[in-house]
Amino acid sequence: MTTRTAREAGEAEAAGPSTLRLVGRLIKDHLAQQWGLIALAVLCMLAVAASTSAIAWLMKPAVNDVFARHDRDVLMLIALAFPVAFVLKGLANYGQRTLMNRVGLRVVQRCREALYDHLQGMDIAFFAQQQTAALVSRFTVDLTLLKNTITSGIMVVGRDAVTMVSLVVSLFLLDIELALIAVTVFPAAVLPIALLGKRVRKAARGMQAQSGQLDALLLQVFQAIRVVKVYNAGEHERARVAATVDRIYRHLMRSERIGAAISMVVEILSGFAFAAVVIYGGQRVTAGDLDPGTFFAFITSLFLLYQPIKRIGGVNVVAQEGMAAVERMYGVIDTPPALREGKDAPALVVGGGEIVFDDVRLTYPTQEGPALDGLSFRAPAGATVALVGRSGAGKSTALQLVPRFYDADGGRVLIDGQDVRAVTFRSLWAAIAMVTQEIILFDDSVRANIAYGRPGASQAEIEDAARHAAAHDFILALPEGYDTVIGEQGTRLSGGQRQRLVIARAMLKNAPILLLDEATSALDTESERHVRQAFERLRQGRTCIVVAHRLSTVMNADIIHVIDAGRIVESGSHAALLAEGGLYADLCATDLSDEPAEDPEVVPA
Ligand SMILES: Nc1ncnc2c1ncn2[C@@H]1O[C@H](COP(=O)(O)OP(=O)(O)OP(=O)(O)O)[C@@H](O)[C@H]1O
Repeated sequence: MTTRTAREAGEAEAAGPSTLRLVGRLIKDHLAQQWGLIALAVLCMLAVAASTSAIAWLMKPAVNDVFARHDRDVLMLIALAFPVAFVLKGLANYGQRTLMNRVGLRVVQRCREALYDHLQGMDIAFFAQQQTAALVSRFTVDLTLLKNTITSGIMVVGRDAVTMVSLVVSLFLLDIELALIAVTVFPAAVLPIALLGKRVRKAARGMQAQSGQLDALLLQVFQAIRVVKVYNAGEHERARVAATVDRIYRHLMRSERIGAAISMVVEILSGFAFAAVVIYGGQRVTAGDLDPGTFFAFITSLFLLYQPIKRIGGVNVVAQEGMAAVERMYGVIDTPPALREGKDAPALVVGGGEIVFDDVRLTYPTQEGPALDGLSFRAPAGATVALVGRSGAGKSTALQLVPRFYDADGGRVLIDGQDVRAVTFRSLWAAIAMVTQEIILFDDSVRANIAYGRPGASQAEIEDAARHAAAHDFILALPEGYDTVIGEQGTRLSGGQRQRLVIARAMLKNAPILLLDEATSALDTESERHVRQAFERLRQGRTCIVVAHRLSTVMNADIIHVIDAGRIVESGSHAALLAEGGLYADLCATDLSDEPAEDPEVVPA
């Protein structure tokens, strides 16, 4: 955990691609399609800018004509013009805000979909290296930040930048000398804003990486809560969570401090600009060089200018956070899946479903030695082949090569003569039903869990599959029968019931090839009998490779292969292998329970 955290933090610190490149890519991928909405929003922004400048301009006749010359007609006109300007500003603000929100939310929606599509297509090796919760946080924490950037960031920058330009133009139109004084002070504020931006991005990257860590940690602790409690590891886990929470706090605080610093810089500089304008402008008014109306209109413009500049400075923080999120999103999207379907790959054509392993070799990147080292065997159509061997011998790895969860480094896996690497994933997976060692169920109804095997299956078909899996009776006894929701990973069911549901799902799929990684979890005799019968029925009429841990399973196999260190060391029927007195005989002494026979703890008396 510590090394991982350090690595992730290191990744977070690493400098990413430039903001311009990221923005350009985001625009091309997700913003360009919405140019209509954006154009409308820009129109509204222009209206906000125009009405804001108009409000400042109204100060001129208000002072010169109403206060100095007591002109009642102008007073009435101004009295009318002010509400008109404010109503226009209010409406335009409403328009640009809703439009930009729509754009922002759509972009986030599109990003989430693109990220999901990409992740779903990634291979098993990728998921084996990632923390699930950290991946989930890309969708939640990261993309929420992106939404903030687009909805508030672009909106503020768009509206305020246009307003700022229009007010600066007003300043120059009102009085060039005063305008020059005012605008020489403000550009000085841009420099610290730009410099601090980089640090905000770095803090945001760190915060997002740590949020992913926190999600991963919490998920792990809550899932393992029984172990945490009984091992009295509460304090230990609390310390780990607290350390991550503290790192997030530090990153967030850094961003906040920078945001506050930017605001402070703008504030101080504005003070200097105001002072300079008041001193110089005031002198000109008293000397009769400048009329008071222009002076007041100028000061009002400057006041109105101060807010947008401050907001633009502050928005840099939000923008940098969003950019860090986009950077992390593209980091995932740009990682291509290691296993890909060939271009124009044909669909697998299944006849009997014969499976051949031909000199298959595989070394996991993280392991020293090979997991499979020249594995060759044949599972004839409709036959059951059992793979047995010690723990870590490579049995599960062999099974994973059939649905192409991994690709062999050498050799081939063939189904009815077709290399699994040459056909489409869809057709390959359609031909295979798999029951894994780890029972995977969804927090949904019993019916939905079984129907996963064949979407659109009728109630009669679902019940039929359940009957064959010896599950129908216990399902009917559940509080709401087939509608009972079974909890995360089926926690509201017993181990045997969970297994039978998984078998029913595979039964409903009715695929010609069955891959069975027999669960080692101990079931009581009655439960095991039910599960065994269900497995037997499931095997009928299919080519089956079963990783067997129990003698009762291998007895029914057509042939048994004993695997050791990634290769077959013995093959034959149960009786023949037993008579050989080799590894199989050793394994049988412990009912194929995977432990080396010499282990004194498991050798039967
Ligand atoms: N995803 C993985 N990444 C790296 N190494 C792996 C991975 N999966 C398995 N291994 C390694 O490959 C070897 C074979 O593992 P495999 O799971 O195939 O054994 P097995 O015979 O099925 O064992 P068991 O009966 O205990 O499940 C082991 O040394 C294991 O540590």
